[in-house]
Amino acid sequence: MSALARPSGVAGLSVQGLGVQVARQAPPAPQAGPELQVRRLVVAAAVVDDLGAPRRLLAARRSRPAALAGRWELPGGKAEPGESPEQALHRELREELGVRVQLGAELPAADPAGWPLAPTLVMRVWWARLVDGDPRPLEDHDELRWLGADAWESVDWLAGDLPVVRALLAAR
Ligand SMILES: Nc1nc2c([nH]c(=O)n2[C@H]2C[C@H](O)[C@@H](COP(=O)(O)OP(=O)(O)OP(=O)(O)O)O2)c(=O)[nH]1
Repeated sequence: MSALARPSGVAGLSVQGLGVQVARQAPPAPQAGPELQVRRLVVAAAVVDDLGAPRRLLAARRSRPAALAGRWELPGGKAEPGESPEQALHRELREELGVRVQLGAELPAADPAGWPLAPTLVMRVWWARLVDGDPRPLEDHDELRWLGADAWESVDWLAGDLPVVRALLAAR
């Protein structure tokens, strides 16, 4: 393969429409180690019946992608550029469940950046309670379930959620 046809990296960059091609003389892209990886922020809510004395926790079963379908998670999603984490969480809960919530305290993680989910994903979690609407699985989920006081660990949580759920149990 010629340098001009390289599929990725600065050396193969082709700017379609501008007739610009940067090739051959460009240095290779640096290899990003884990410490250089940008982590995308996921925000999620531990929606409970009572912020002062939580008994029931709302769990959501993912319907997509296939690799995650059938596993349970806390409702939420990725923060978009320009949104604060809290704004992103309110938007995600409105879009995914059709509800408005009052946010409580954040569940502290060992890493201030949040709970690690994957090399490129980190999650911050807030306690929340419903203030408007009945939660419905409008996007990304095919079932919602209120877990009773003794049942917070009773569903097949995504792997990254297990430490989060245990921390919620310890903190409630
Ligand atoms: N919302 C949420 N996502 C979680 C949890 N645990 C966990 O591993 N994840 C993963 C699943 C996904 O890979 C990622 C969240 O992405 P998402 O698909 O919910 O985000 P999104 O609604 O913004 O959707 P998109 O823009 O990617 O289409 O984080 C969790 O408890 N809640």
